[in-house]
Amino acid sequence: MSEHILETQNLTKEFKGFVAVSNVNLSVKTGHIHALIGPNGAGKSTVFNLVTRFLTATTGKILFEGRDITTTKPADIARLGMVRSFQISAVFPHMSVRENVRVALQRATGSAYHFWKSATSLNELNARADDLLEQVGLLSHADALTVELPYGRKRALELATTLALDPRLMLLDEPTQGMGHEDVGRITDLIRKVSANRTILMVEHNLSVVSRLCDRITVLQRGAVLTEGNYEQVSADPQVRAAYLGGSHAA
Ligand SMILES: Nc1ncnc2c1ncn2[C@@H]1O[C@H](COP(=O)(O)OP(=O)(O)OP(=O)(O)O)[C@@H](O)[C@H]1O
Repeated sequence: MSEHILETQNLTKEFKGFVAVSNVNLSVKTGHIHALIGPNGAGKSTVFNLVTRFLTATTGKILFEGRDITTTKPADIARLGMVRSFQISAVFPHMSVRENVRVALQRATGSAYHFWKSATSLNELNARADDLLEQVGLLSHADALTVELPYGRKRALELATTLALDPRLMLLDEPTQGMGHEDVGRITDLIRKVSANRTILMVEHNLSVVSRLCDRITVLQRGAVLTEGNYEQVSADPQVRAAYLGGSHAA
């Protein structure tokens, strides 16, 4: 097993001459929950889009478990074990909660539809779906229509559909965005729970969530790494305080 599941080397992205991400060297340690933070416009989303290959780097390299994925297609990256949740893994509103997880599981196996037609495999699929729903606390909502779920529960379902792909590295894009206090607490606990035996890289504005969950934090500012460390270290760093006070975001 690689010590670092994900590494970027001098990752740079320019948009028509504007450098949004500049020479970012990121090392995400296997088994860690790692956060990318920084004021608005710091380049967090761009880094996320680069490593999941929704954007192509202008220069630099991306390594997943030591393997160069700089030019690998997003779907192939998911197949390798790096899966992005939330903003991408949309759920189908008019399917039941269980059906959504089943679809994700079917997608994960990549099997033809016919494979699932046998009674044994269908039962197995249902059992696995229910197991995932149990993990995210949604088993009692399995038959509900997804559109009827409250917001926080929908996000929990998205987490279940991501877990269906059994990623070794899970990327969470602002998992608590738009949530009330109670849901933030619930999803934070959930992330901790599902982080067992996997690595998580998350962009998160809520610093109390970051402080509760993350082993390591990379702070970005104006497209570059400002500093890195654990929560205590980065929160005590005067440069970080200045970046947040100077930025438009007061997270
Ligand atoms: N497609 C694009 N074309 C041009 N500029 C872009 C593009 N995407 C991002 N940028 C610019 O790159 C910089 C970094 O943006 P990015 O969205 O990565 O920051 P962020 O840290 O995720 O910000 P936020 O916290 O507001 O989501 C910003 O100045 C943004 O305007």
